[in-house]
Amino acid sequence: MKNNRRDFLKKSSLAGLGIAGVGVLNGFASEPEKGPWVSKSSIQTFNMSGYAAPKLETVRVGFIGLGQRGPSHLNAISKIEGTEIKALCDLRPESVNKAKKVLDGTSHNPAIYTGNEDEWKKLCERKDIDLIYICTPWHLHVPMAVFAMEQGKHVAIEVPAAVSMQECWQLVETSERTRKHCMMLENCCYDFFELLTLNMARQGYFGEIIHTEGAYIHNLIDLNFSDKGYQNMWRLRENATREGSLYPTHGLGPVCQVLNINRGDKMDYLVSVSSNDFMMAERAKAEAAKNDLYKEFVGKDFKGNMNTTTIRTTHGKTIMIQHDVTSPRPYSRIHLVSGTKGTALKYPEPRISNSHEGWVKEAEFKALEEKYTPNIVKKVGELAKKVGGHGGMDFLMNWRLIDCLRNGLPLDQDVYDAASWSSVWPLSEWSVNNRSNSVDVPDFTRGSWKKNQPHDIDLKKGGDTKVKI
Ligand SMILES: NC(=O)c1ccc[n+]([C@@H]2O[C@H](COP(=O)([O-])OP(=O)(O)OC[C@H]3O[C@@H](n4cnc5c(N)ncnc54)[C@H](O)[C@@H]3O)[C@@H](O)[C@H]2O)c1
Repeated sequence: MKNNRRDFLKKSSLAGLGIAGVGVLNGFASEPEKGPWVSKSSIQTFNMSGYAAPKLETVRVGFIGLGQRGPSHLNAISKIEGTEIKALCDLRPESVNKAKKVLDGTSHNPAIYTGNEDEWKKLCERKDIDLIYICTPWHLHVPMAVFAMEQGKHVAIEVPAAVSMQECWQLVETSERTRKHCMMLENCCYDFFELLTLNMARQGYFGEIIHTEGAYIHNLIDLNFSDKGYQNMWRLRENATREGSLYPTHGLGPVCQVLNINRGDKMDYLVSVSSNDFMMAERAKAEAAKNDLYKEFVGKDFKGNMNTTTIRTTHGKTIMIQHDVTSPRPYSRIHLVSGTKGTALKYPEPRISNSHEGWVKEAEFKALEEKYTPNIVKKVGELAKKVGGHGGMDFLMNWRLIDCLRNGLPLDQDVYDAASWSSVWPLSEWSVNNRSNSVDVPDFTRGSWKKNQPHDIDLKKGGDTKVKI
């Protein structure tokens, strides 16, 4: 069986992994048994999990990409004490100038970089910046993050961090070599029910976790087809050309934390299946009939509307992740945690159960909330709700990032999380393109997952960073 699989992997196209032709050429050794996308080095040079960079009394921050997403992080950081916003960059002058206005009346007076597509490099080269937020289209995340880390900056990258297996490894290898933090901004890990269920899982409420589910089911078809939404319609272009679970990390991040992925367990292999596209190609034709701008999308081989990916972990747990950004369905990230003693399910509304008889009633739910709310929420939850940003989770994440840097603490999400969670996109793409055959998820930690420790949600250290609102 193993030999068949090895032959199969040798014969199969690797184009979907974004590493066509780079197997040996770019130093990514071809080891068919593990998959040809292992790192050139099977030994970790430096472990970034649990790594604490030197404390920064004041965190000096730069931002690249100030479209729909960047300004929300900018607003959050401007309210956290012990930060200085030094520079803002966006290709489009109107975006960067509008974002700067958010800072009127604050102590922050950042320099502006705009007008051409390489200006961001000047921001990265500044000597007075510690941390760079990268909130640009997906294909720019890794080039920008790698360059920034090479310039000695910590990076916080929007989701997904990388678009190919090669890029995932680039992040890992650069972060280890430069010893700069590379955090993916997976904000859903900081949503209130996700944090509650993470704490319950850690305290054993669910018993042994057997199975989890997550998703990104969000009807973005109008936004994707709007010429006023994503800059130059970059996201529609991704949907028109790429297959698989294009945006896996909102559903995956929280359940990976519940399962201690990269910290006691790891993803072993996955299989993935996609439906056909029944909506986007039609919509492209209809839009092109009214507006020439959409002509480039006519005749494109739009990929499936619904993707379902199933992952098995090394310790025999399963994860199901779905992606659908076109169907007229209510928003859902599912967030199911199913164990030997209990279950939690977030959508359509948060529920908990500890028997087959049904979900616990409101009073018991409240009592569980009271008992299991982690300290990070007790401390900053109410403030986070006031500042806002997806109901407060964005602020919790940004506050925690700054607090860790100011106190010289390891970050909650490290480069191995960024790489492994993002890798589910190119790996699922490969599986879909190969009749749902299984594909190994590489061990980005190269063995250190066995001893890496879960991150701290109880603020055992730190927690003293103040907020001004
Ligand atoms: N975590 C979340 O909840 C969440 C929500 C929305 C978006 N996102 C992520 O945020 C990122 C940005 O998404 P968005 O919705 O803001 O997209 P957007 O198109 O609105 O913004 C991207 C910005 O990047 C700028 N840009 C493009 N090329 C550039 C270059 N060379 N130099 C400098 N700036 C450049 C564009 O001008 C634009 O303003 C994506 O990765 C997306 O997945 C995450």
